[in-house]
Amino acid sequence: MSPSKLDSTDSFGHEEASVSCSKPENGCVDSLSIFHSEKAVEELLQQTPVAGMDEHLIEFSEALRTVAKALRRAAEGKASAQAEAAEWKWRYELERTRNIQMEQKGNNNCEMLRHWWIRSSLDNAMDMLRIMLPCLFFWEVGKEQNKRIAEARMAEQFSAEKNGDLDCERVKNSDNQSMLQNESNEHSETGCMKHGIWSHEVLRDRESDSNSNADRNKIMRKASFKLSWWCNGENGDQHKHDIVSFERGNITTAERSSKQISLKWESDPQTVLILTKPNSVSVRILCVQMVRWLRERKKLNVYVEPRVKVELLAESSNFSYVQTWKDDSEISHLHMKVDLVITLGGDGTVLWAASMFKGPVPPIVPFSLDSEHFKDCLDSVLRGPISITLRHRLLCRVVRDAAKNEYETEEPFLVLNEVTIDRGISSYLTNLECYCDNSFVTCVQGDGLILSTTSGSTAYSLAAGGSMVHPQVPGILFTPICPHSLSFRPLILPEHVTVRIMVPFNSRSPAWASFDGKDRKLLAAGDALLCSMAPWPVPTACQVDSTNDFLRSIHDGLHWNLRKTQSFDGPRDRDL
Ligand SMILES: NC(=O)c1ccc[n+]([C@@H]2O[C@H](COP(=O)([O-])OP(=O)(O)OC[C@H]3O[C@@H](n4cnc5c(N)ncnc54)[C@H](O)[C@@H]3O)[C@@H](O)[C@H]2O)c1
Ligand SMILES: Nc1ncnc2c1ncn2[C@@H]1O[C@H](COP(=O)(O)OP(=O)(O)OP(=O)(O)O)[C@@H](O)[C@H]1O
Repeated sequence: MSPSKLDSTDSFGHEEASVSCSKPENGCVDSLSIFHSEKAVEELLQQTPVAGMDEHLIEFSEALRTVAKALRRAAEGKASAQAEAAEWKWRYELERTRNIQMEQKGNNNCEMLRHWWIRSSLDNAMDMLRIMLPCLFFWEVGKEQNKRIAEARMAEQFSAEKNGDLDCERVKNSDNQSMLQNESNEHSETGCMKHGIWSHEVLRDRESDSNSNADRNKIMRKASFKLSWWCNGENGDQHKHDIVSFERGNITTAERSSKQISLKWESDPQTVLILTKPNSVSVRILCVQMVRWLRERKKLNVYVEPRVKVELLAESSNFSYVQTWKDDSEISHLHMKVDLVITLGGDGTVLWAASMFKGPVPPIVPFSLDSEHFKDCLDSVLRGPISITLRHRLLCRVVRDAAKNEYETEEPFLVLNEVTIDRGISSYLTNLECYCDNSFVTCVQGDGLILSTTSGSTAYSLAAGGSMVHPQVPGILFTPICPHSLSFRPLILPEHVTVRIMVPFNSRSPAWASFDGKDRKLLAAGDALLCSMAPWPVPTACQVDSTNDFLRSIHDGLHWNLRKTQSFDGPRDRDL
């Protein structure tokens, strides 16, 4: 019953009049009035027994409503106090971590490397260091130079303003100067970081040094290539940095976000890794044809998974030249040997391929099964240049409640699609506290949350109501799964943030994290998942270019906005 209905019942006058006449104005109760009162009550009871009860019910329900309101306010207060407390706890932890970091300054990089890289072999870490150190050096030098240029420019502007004449030409000249200096910085980064993107080093196969086998004794060289940004449909050989101009307070940018990237081989690719979807006859047939062609016509080294090598040998003993690995630990060296990865299967096979590379990923050429023209296609890929999409991955780390700081994590996961934190087999709502950098975002109460890349935006996130995003838009999608709330819309966060998802201590059940739909990890109360953009994207070869491929995949793969075309006949505007 609505309050307005209760009010209208109240306004019925008859009963009120008969009750009020039983009370004389002076307050004395005589026998006549008692008689009248009794009579009135009798009449009241006989005539409208429910109306009297209604009054009490109304009073009672109003009292209940007041109590309910008070309870709700108390619950809301408690929830916001909990959120505030959680935020303070997080800040406190962050501060504590910073202090520990300050104390252990110098040890952290080693700590990180210990967790991430020196797992498989010292060799691997040395290779990484060899690549990283000069870049860090140039990065620091570049930063310092830019800072000095900016300071000089500010001082110049300040003195010009003070003199009352802002000399635009001079500012422009200093802009040009800084650009020139930036360019010369770039050119000085020989062999390491050209145009802001890594070019592959030519690497020696270390195994061949120790192996006496004649075949393996030869030096395997990785093909080197250069990446450049296409400019207005033309292949501009240089990537121009975005220029932000602050002249006269107007901010203008000459160029925005990433353009179509082109890969040009600087030396011929020599080694190809083929990964195939298991248990598919058509894939197996295509694999046999492709391996033969790559070896016999293109004279390439071919690697396959151990399972596939067994299948190939069952087909013919001629396939003994095909290489594989015995031990999974050898997979961590693959990126140093392989120039190109070919996947035979669907999206899941590309995810599988990406998951094999815990660091840098060689260019991937995905082949669906209807690829009759694989020879033409591979010919043009091997010749180059090819358009590629750099698909960003997320780096996910589980930090246990018992961990001393957030660098003390289990083995991190790299995901190409998404990390999902859900309720697993629990029938309770998941309760997840979400932070973006240091800011509290929200509490997810529902089936869970998806943190997706833009490549993954067309997968699980899409099914949960997230937007589809072009894979070259850098960002992290924050998509709830069945939130029990009317107002929880999905978000897209910028790519530079770290998202922290924590299972609160008062959660009724643990949560489960899964990575590209695999590797489930239990998150108990107090545990957290940290997620940020990984430094190693997955370069995938385009059939046409990033935009064309993206639009075709959502049209053909997902039937996006498929609707019967409206017929020509029928009413028109001019008839109105
Ligand atoms: N409700 C859902 O839509 C749902 C549920 C669970 C997992 N998934 C997705 O499945 C992925 C794992 O794929 P799998 O092949 O190993 O499992 P799978 O064999 O169960 O296939 C899942 C399907 O998702 C498609 N898919 C995967 N990545 C895609 C992408 N980026 N864009 C468009 N479609 C994509 C695949 O083509 C396949 O048809 C997970 O990363 C997750 O995104 C989706
Ligand atoms: N080389 C591999 N080894 C083990 N598992 C693999 C391999 N390649 C693919 N898979 C797994 O096989 C499953 C299916 O792969 P994929 O998505 O390629 O096939 P699909 O579902 O038939 O393709 P589509 O994307 O057209 O639906 C995925 O879960 C994937 O992880």
